[in-house]
Amino acid sequence: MQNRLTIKDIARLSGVGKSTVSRVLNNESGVSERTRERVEAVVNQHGFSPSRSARAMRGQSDKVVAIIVSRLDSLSENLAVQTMLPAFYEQGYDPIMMESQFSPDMVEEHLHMLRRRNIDGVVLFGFTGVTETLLSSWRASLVLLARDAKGFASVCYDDEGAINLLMQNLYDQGHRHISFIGVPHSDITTGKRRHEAYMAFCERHQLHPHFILPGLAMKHGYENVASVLTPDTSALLCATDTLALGASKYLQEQRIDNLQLASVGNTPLMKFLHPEIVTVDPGYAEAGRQAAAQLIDQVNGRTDPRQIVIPAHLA
Ligand SMILES: O=P(O)(O)OC[C@H]1O[C@H](O[C@H]2O[C@H](CO)[C@@H](O)[C@H](O)[C@H]2O)[C@H](O)[C@@H](O)[C@@H]1O
Repeated sequence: MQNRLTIKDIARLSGVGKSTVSRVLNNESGVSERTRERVEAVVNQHGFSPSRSARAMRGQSDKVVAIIVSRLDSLSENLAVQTMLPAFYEQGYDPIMMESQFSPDMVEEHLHMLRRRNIDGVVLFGFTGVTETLLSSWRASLVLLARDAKGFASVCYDDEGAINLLMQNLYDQGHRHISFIGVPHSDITTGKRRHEAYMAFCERHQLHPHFILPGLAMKHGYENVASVLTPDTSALLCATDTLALGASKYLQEQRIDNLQLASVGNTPLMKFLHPEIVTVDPGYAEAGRQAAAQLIDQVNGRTDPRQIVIPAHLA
């Protein structure tokens, strides 16, 4: 019976309209929980696989992957997605984009929906709270980006390496009073690892650390930079380009122009607005290429899950 039914049949069997079925299948809002359950029960009972059948009817590709970003407005994630998309297109995959907003519940919902739609594989930008248990049924067809998890394929950045490169560069320039703006330790990679690398460098070189860990947003850089500046501060290291953009706006407004800024990112926006800032490129573009290649190989049974770490380099 699989795929013989149409959306019209599902609507009739569920006692709802076609547009309601479509909303349920696309995981859209505006459907009551009871109705959603009724439609899903009929879909499951008949093994209905809408997206593949719909695509087949339109004569389109039957190879589909999903990319779940954490934020659609993330500069760094977009750089990875930009190299991922052509790699998927080249191999005949249609990528669909989704957003998690750092919510494990949303990831769970998305994966549930993707499973129902028989998606071939998923690239998931991981974060704190996305556990092996949550992902367990996707082991063979999922690549984590920016985070790793036991038994899963992953492409990660070298957070410690990126901070060491920047600190060493600043130190070699003669800076001995380097402040740091970062992200809370609940964020293991951008937060904890980058901050700990800053602290370890300070300890090795007997520098006095001055830091604050407000968060990822540009306004966090803007609003908090003043609190880490001392009369001696000569350089400011930001854990991300976005934080550095916020900090530099504040510094410009205050006409403070004797600080050397440094940040992790090397995003085109930063390079355009502030070519004078020292940046490290964590390898976002390369991560996107590697994640797509890994997923394609994996879903075609050509490789087991691999854990890849992209080396950082001074830009
Ligand atoms: O300001 P952005 O351009 O968005 O860059 C900030 C950092 O974003 C990424 O880290 C964050 O998202 C990861 C998922 O992609 C998540 O694992 C991590 O915990 C978040 O901090 C990126 O990985 C970092 O390199 C960027 O600095």
